[in-house]
Amino acid sequence: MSNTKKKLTIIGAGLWGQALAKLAQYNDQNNVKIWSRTSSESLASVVQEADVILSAVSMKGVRLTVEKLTALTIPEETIFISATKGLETKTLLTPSQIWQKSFPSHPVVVLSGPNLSKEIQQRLPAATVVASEDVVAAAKVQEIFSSDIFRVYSNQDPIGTELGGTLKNVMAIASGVCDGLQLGTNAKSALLTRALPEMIRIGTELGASRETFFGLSGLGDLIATCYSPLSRNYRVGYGLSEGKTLEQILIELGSTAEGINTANVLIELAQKHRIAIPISRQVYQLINGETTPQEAVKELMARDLKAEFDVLS
Ligand SMILES: NC(=O)C1=CN([C@@H]2O[C@H](COP(=O)(O)OP(=O)(O)OC[C@H]3O[C@@H](n4cnc5c(N)ncnc54)[C@H](OP(=O)(O)O)[C@@H]3O)[C@@H](O)[C@H]2O)C=CC1
Ligand SMILES: O=C(CO)COP(=O)(O)O
Repeated sequence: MSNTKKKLTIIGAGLWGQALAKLAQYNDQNNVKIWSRTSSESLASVVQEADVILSAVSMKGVRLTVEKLTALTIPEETIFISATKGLETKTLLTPSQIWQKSFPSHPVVVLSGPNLSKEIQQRLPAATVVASEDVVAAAKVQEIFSSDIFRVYSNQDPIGTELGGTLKNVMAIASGVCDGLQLGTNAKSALLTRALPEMIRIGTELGASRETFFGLSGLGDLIATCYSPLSRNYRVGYGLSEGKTLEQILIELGSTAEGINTANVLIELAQKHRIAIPISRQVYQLINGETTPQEAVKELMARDLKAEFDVLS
């Protein structure tokens, strides 16, 4: 990359947008701007001249953000980065698919990995993945964020990278339930180990590469989120195991927990593609008041016996 500073604009000043801004600023080769809906500057003025535009808005804000930007003139060489972990209701699209469909001539890069924002804010070492079919764009983004506290890998499977981060949020809810009910280490290990093939079944059906799920954005993020009380999705599951209502939990959280919407969208997606999603289905039923944490565990334990590596279930 040239010696001139890269101009990066981050849209979304939530926990993740702020942490990413800090990482990009830590690498002093970048000029970083961060924009939120309450900013005094207009969106048009902050994206003007940006080399790279990163969206860190939650799933419910992606479509609106894309629409605002399509109304502006963004040069075709401007790179979009999507850092959202979610699925869109009704269209069942991933955030990067929304970006790419709306900006077909622009490079779109996914950034996803085991990156709990609080640890990033504390400048603890972490690693992530940037993924794009455009390898040159991915390499540019890799340079923008790489530093001695943040190691950035690249791959060419944006959908797999994105789905790892998205699907593990549902598993983190299940994991919070498992810990909250004090089911023990054997149960937790079984849950996480069975979670991965479930994620792979969904991912490969949607065009992702199986291998990607064994990397940082898949297994890596699954471990981080399912083991950390810093994860908001984990806290949702933990709260449900304590008998709290979802409403109560979300008020206490005061922040985004994408696994809830993702579980709702996944049910439709699994039905459409005929994919077995036993763990995600129990999470769906739990958050929609159709089962209890204890019943959900019973259901999972009572499933038909099968071969461990039966790819379909
Ligand atoms: N926090 C973390 O550790 C990580 C989070 N992520 C992902 O990043 C995304 C954002 O999470 P996070 O920052 O933590 O969430 P927060 O709850 O802290 O912030 C929510 C963000 O979403 C934006 N937003 C919410 N509703 C709308 C809307 N209707 N229109 C436009 N923008 C909206 C907000 O924009 P505004 O600033 O304008 O209010 C804000 O940037 C999620 O998909 C999450 O899964 C990924 C990796 C790590
Ligand atoms: O995606 C994350 C870490 O990689 C953040 O997880 P939560 O959204 O559950 O807090």
